[in-house]
Amino acid sequence: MHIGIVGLGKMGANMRDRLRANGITVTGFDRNPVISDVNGLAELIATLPSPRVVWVMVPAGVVTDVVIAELSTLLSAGDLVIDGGNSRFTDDFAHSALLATTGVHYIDAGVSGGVWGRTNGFGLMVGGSADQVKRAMPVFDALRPAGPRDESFVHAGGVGAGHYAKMVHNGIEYALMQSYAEGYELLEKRDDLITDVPGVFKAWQRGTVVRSWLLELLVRALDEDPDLANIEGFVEDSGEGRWTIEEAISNAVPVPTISAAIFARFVSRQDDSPAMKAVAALRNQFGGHAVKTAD
Ligand SMILES: O=C(CO)[C@H](O)[C@H](O)COP(=O)(O)O
Repeated sequence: MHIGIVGLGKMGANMRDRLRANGITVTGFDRNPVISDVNGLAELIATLPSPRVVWVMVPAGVVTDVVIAELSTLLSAGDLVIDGGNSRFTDDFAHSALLATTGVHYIDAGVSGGVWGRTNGFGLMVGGSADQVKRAMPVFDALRPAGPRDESFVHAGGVGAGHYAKMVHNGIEYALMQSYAEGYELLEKRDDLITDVPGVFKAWQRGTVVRSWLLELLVRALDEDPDLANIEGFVEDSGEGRWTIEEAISNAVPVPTISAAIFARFVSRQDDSPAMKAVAALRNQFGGHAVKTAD
């Protein structure tokens, strides 16, 4: 099988390597000519055998919109586009509808595994029609870890279901990370009592109820920098957590833990919270409680 990949960033380049290592021929296109196999999207499409399969691995939102729009002018009836980026599931409906106008098929694929996926394999959750998912199965099998398919791959439903599942996956990811992080702060706070914080996390890796890959990654981070002295407490987000909460609100599903995790990220970006200034001012107004004044 020979497929095209559009976007050879951290994820796309690793996927190209893993696919090639597992017997799939891959031609990759990236705007960066140093890493691209071809000079443009049109050349990529011309290189692929018909009916073509093109895996899109570019940032969600406008960049994906532009790539899908361009592909819709270059591809023909019977070709297949797989969006493996972290697109919002609602974008899948528009992308599949646009491609369908020229008879091009569409699958959305949530991909998990990060930069480790090249060697460990990627977890996959896909949405689309059964016949197109079957057609792309050699690609999915090459990307996922060895072992039972249903432990690393799911055909979650129709178009949008793959990215919906990935959105929920990332919401869970936010909450798990936040939970380990709060435990880290509690342990670290009592340095009069706990003398080996990295050692506590290390010892939780085998046999405990809270063992996990995220915990192992925290152990790795603490091995590299035991006090996290070289990292600022500032955390970005790329959208999946916000969409999770928006979806929860739309469906009246309570997600207090995931919500707290994303709001903790927002707090991390503030030097001096206007809201907490207001709370301090109010305590001062009604109770005469002291406020800490700006220098
Ligand atoms: O999908 C991922 C992991 O599963 C990506 O690493 C994603 O960027 C994580 O989300 P955020 O950037 O919002 O923390």
